[in-house]
Amino acid sequence: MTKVIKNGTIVTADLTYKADVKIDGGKIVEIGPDLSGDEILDATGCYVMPGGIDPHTHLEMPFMGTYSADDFASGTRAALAGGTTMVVDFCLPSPGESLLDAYKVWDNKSGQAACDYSYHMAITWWGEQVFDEMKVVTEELGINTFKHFMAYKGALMVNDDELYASFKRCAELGATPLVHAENGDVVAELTAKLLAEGNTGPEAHAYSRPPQVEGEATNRAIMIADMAGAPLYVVHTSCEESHEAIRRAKMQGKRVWGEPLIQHLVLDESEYFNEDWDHAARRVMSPPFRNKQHQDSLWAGLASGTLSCVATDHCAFTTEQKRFGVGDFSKIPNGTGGLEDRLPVLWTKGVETGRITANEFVAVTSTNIAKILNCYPKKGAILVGSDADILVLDPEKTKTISAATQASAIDYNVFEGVEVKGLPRYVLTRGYVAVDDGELKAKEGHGEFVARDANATVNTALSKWKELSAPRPVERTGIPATGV
Ligand SMILES: NC(=O)NCCC(=O)O
Ligand SMILES: [Zn+2]
Ligand SMILES: [Zn+2]
Repeated sequence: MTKVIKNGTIVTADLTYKADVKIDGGKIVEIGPDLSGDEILDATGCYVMPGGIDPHTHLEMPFMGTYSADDFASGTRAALAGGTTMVVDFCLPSPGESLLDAYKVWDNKSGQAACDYSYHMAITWWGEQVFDEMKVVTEELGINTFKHFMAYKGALMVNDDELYASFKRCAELGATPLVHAENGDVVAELTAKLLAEGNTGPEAHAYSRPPQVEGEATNRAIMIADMAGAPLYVVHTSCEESHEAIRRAKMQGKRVWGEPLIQHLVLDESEYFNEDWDHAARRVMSPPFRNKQHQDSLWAGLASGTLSCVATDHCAFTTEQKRFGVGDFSKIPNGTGGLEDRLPVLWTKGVETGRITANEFVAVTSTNIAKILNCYPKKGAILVGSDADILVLDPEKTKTISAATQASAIDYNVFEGVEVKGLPRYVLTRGYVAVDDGELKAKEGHGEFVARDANATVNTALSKWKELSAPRPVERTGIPATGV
């Protein structure tokens, strides 16, 4: 049975034009005027764009003594409700655990997914086993991205020697390293000092992670990646210091991408000074929210192209879980939600205000991500042959964000009360209509794993250049005889 999205305006990362879109067997089969089909979805007054891809989620993640509250069922439901049709989650081996075992754990959980998904693999320790398994992960499991935590000392953090070894392995395999860039040693020192001085509330979480810890770690990771011959993707870029390091690297021709979160673009550090402990603790995440100047830097990065993607780092904990940290901010589970809200909030605060164009919106929420993660144009495109992962966005539709009506499993929403304009009329996941005239009809188990090959064009070009420019002995004639 074919479907046709009629009378809409197609918006891609580089074009805006009027055309209908015909779908068959989960794929886009035709784009053009006056198409007919078995089922018609009327997109009059709407924009027809690639469904959102969230490159950074933590569904049912074991973290800080608990599990994040949204699993693949509720998390992907929330994603679809907001126009996101693919999520990329992190397989997280405990230090010492096999990467392949971690993959199996994630594979068991993701069967509930209502939209398509893929994985990054985290490198939380280093050894011969990890070195060997990275090849299997890349060549047999369809995972071409490896995440490294430079923070969370004593838990997930890896040191510089481990980063360098892993980045070199990524370069050999044609894979891309990702970093959570914060100087975990300094964060640990600041945390201990703050607690000793009686700074125990959620605001001290922000004091313990100033922009310098992020800027330093971002720059360090960039330099290590450059020496290793690998590209680098910096997750949750939250401040000018980190953006500056990325910007500088890009201007030098280094293959580095930065990923601001919708939370950092819109919410600021004043949230942590709220007198209500729960309000502040619910917003504890790493890196923390920053001030207006940092937000302006991130918006400028999206407009200028020095920052590439907008994600959520969706890692949602209930108020009850957040209360593990009463009396000690360092025990508040780090993470916030945003899967359902990323696109409407970015459209409202970005496109409606003129900070970014509709095409840039598509680029940073979908197309750039698909290209960097090497699943374009299967994902991230409105092209014949692409998966029919489509958002039909009604720019006149409004709502006030509220936990009372959200799909996420948690009991609050960090965007509570924000008025958004620009909401899904339809959301299609491989042709299935998961949001139908605004009504959520997500189907648990519909989601499929998206395998992503290594050796994307950037990886191949970079290793070619590194090989050509590698240090070589100078061919000399007339070498003097060794002295006696
Ligand atoms: N970001 C955060 O606070 N929690 C999720 C884990 C991570 O990405 O660091
Ligand atoms: Zn992180
Ligand atoms: Zn994360």
